[in-house]
Amino acid sequence: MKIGIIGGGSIGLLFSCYLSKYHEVTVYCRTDSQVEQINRHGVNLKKKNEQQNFPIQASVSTALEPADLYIICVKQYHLNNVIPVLQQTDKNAILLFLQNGIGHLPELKKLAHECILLGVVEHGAMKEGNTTVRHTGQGLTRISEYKGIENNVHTVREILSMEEFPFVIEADYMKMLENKLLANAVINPLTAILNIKNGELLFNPFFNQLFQKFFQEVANVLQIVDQQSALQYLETICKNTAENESSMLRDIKLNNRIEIDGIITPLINKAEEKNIQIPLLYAAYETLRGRTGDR
Ligand SMILES: NC(=O)C1=CN([C@@H]2O[C@H](COP(=O)(O)OP(=O)(O)OC[C@H]3O[C@@H](n4cnc5c(N)ncnc54)[C@H](OP(=O)(O)O)[C@@H]3O)[C@@H](O)[C@H]2O)C=CC1
Ligand SMILES: CC(C)(CO)C(=O)C(=O)O
Repeated sequence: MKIGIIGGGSIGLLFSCYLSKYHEVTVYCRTDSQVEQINRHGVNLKKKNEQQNFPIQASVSTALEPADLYIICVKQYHLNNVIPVLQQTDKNAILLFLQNGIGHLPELKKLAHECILLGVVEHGAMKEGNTTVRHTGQGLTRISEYKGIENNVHTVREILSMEEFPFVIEADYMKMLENKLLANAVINPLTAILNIKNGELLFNPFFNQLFQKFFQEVANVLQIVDQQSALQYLETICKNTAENESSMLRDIKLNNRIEIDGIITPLINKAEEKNIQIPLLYAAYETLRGRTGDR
């Protein structure tokens, strides 16, 4: 399959390496310097103590070569620059969006493509320079059909999935996104504000109280019916990633823009629509905005 990967960040480089084992992959980057470095040195994939080099082709994202599938691996707030370029591509090409949160959904209406898929990434990845990515957590990628011809999602899964990099299908894209959103909306802002690793939300009794109250608000907004299972699911994530820093805490430390508008803003909008009280979510939003401004 001919695959275009948009974004040479942590997820874009991770997907480029694994998928280039069986497919013709081009990674589309924002800068000429990253394109030049990847074309010259390939991409290094680090996992535990192993390292493998993949000779991947790179190009700038201002014009995309024809492909069967484009996987969009930029952050939600980068999409305003990427959508116009995607609009120029063949409408028969399949698009797969991998952003966290639900802030990207309104953007999809601007695309006339016949098949649009959404994905949730449960791997951990960290870019270590323009040509190196570390696979920090082995997981899987869930994909679901947002718009399209029946069975396209099955075909994509069959073609992409491999033992060491699995893809699974979810029937309901909104449920899939909301499950991940629940985790990101509770764990990310709390760990970012408190400056703690994910595990502290369980192990510190005071932070755990806050975690439970925060969970309650977010679960109410998302109208989660089985809240006990949902809370257990979040506790399992905190346990499994106890030693990790959430992506929001990492972004704050690196002075990067945070994904607040894809994760917290849509929940605030939903709560206001439904008249649900969310004092903790407002406090988190204002604290994070106050700390990071518009970046
Ligand atoms: N990293 C992880 O472990 C996980 C990430 N995710 C989600 O995946 C998405 C991507 O995250 P991640 O890879 O970590 O983010 P990164 O910040 O590492 O990567 C984003 C990349 O997009 C590039 N980019 C921005 N604008 C453009 C453009 N116009 N054309 C081409 N490339 C562009 C950036 O380039 P430049 O650096 O030059 O600005 C950067 O390399 C996010 O929504 C995140 O929440 C989900 C699960 C896990
Ligand atoms: C699940 C979680 C919260 C793990 O850190 C994550 O996806 C993130 O940090 O963005």
